[in-house]
Amino acid sequence: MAKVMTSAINIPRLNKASNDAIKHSPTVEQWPPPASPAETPVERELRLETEQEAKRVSDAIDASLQVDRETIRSRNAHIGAKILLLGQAESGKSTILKNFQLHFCPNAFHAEALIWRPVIHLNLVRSVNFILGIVSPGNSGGGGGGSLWSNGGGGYGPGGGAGGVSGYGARAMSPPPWERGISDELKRICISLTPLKQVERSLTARIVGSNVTDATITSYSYHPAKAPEISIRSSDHSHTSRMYGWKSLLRFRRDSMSSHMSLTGQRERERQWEEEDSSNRRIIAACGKDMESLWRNEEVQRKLINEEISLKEQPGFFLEDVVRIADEEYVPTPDDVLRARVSTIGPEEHRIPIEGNNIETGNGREWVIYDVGGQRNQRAAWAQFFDDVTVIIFLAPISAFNMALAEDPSVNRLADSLKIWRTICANKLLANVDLILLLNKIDILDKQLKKGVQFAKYVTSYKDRPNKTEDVSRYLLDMFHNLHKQHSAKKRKIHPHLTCAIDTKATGVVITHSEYLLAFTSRSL
Ligand SMILES: Nc1nc2c(ncn2[C@@H]2O[C@H](COP(=O)(O)OP(=O)(O)OP(=O)(O)O)[C@@H](O)[C@H]2O)c(=O)[nH]1
Ligand SMILES: [Mg+2]
Repeated sequence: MAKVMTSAINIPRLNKASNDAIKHSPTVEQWPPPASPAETPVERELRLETEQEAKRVSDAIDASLQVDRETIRSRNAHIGAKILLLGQAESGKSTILKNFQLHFCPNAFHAEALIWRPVIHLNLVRSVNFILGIVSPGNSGGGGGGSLWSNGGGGYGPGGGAGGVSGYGARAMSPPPWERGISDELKRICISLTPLKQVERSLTARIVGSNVTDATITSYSYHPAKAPEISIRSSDHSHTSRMYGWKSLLRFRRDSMSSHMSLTGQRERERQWEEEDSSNRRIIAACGKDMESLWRNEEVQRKLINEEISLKEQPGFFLEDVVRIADEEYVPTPDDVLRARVSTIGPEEHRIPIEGNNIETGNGREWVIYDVGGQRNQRAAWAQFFDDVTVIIFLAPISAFNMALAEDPSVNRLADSLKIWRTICANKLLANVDLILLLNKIDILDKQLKKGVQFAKYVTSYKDRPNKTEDVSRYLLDMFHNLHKQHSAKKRKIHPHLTCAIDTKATGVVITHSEYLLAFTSRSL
């Protein structure tokens, strides 16, 4: 008798315990039951009735198992089925990928948590160095060009251009913060946090690679009014790198960096990294209290409000948890990993094996997910996946209605998302592909609207409709729906969700939906 499998999708099935009970019942094991040698007519009739009933039950079980087998077969058909994540930069593609990894490979995800520590530390110290930059009055109003902390080409100050990792702190055009009109306490904090500039340089070299090119620097430049950006170049632009977990992502980078080195040289580099890592962690731990004091400082908060900088809503913001994260023995939680920000450069193929040791948990199966960079200069690489993909998960960060693209300040991010969506819908190669549409960052949209940011000011067609999350998201959903209807190469249903990709529970629905589509779409059968 076939085994009954568990399944994440909602299909009718027998539960394993009851099936095992049936399997081990004497009626089933000794079928048909032997006739008694001295059977009376009444006993015979009773036996026949029993046999008939048992056969009826057995047939029903077999029919049910047949349904299960079919379902399992169709589910297994997603081996080879591929998911492509699309959307502009910072839309949440890599975050959705992390959700898939956490869902299907929780053990590996937890085991690799430490890999994310330098990234989270870098996110943290960049936020701190950003604040140290804006505390300097020379930054106000006109950008970071003349700031102590700027790199001459823009800097961390609001209104300035893109800030690279190198150079800031090097050219003082104006006196440092502690020589200006700030309190003695803030001066003390600023001075005590100066070692974090070196930590940032060291972590960036470790994560981005010491062979940082101009192209890479551009890619981790960031919008001046936001927290800084970092990126990992996964491979040569023209190729897709294959990843089995994040560990391999970092290992790949290291390998490519050190391919020209001898084995001894690579070991020496590793040893240096480990030493630097310990030293960075010690410095971060020593600065923990002052980082917290900086963040809670009233002068700092006032300055941020005056400059209209909302750091809290920026990707990779960890200052609220600074005490926990600065601890020398800090191990990132899954939530931290989901909130960590690294921009993707170059397409990546991620194979996510489904953990488990027997067929019931899907041993041997894997998800193939393509994650791509969303910046404009990355989008040409998307098309190579179009003729080979089963499901596209398209992410539109709907909180970005009042933001411009980092790579082109003249383009509104919502308009950009709508434009990409229209192009994807209209693409003939994708006519048979299932589209899951995620209107993402609903949590930030909600906060913005509650803060009083008027949606209609940026999307004038919204007119005088209520400035509420529910109404705004419904309106946006209609916009995306209509574009699909007008431009889709073929009539099809789209599968929309309002999401907060850093909320693992809520994102579970999207994963189940993807499973369902991969199991039941005609393409994957
Ligand atoms: N608050 C909030 N943050 C989110 C949400 N989705 C993603 N983020 C954060 O936004 C940042 C950017 O997300 P990513 O997944 O790196 O964006 P991406 O689309 O992969 O960006 P590129 O790789 O540059 O194309 C990360 O720090 C995430 O933690 C969300 O729904 N709510
Ligand atoms: Mg990404």
